[in-house]
Amino acid sequence: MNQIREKVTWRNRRICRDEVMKDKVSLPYVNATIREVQRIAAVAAVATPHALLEDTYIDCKVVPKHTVILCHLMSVLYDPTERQEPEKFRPERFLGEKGEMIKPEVFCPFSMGPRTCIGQQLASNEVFLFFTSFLQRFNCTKVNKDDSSLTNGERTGETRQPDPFQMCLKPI
Ligand code: HEM
Repeated sequence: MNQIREKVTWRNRRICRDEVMKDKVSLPYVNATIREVQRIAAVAAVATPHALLEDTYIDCKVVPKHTVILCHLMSVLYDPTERQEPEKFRPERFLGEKGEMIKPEVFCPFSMGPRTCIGQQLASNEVFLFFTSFLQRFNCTKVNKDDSSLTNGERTGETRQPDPFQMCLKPI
């Protein structure tokens, strides 16, 4: 197997990768699962600080020029007025009646507007490639049924990351 892998040229690798990206449109449940992970475990809880260039009205109230604005992305992603039971992991919320992908208006793990994440497309493609390659190669289970390390908690800084946890990965 390793010998076959070594024979794959860089050019062939690129072709394989293009083929895999083509599959993205025909894997709605996988895409919905990735979106739900990005929603429920958003990497950035808060967007980069931005300052107002001029006095701005929000809900009829004036917000003065130079005010620093911090958009709390998690509060949007967990907004109960936008989606039911936001604390539950439910990929189906990103699927339509026929199982097709739907993009809700309010979905902002990469923030929104003119200063939205410039790496969004790259990150989305890389996450898709990693996740699908991973699922094709490993069966992934808890180390034991009662293991609570998966729900330990998180460390929040500039970005969020989970506390260390254990998983059992068996090559397929
Ligand atoms: C899952 C991965 C990623 C997430 C969740 C993410 C999220 C974000 C968020 C929330 C912002 C703040 C936008 C705002 O202030 O309104 C941002 C900005 C930015 N991101 Fe990402 N990002 C990711 C990956 C990447 C990658 C791979 C790159 C580069 C290759 C990148 C480059 C940038 C840059 C340059 C900005 C600043 C944009 C600006 O101020 O105009 N990001 N990102």
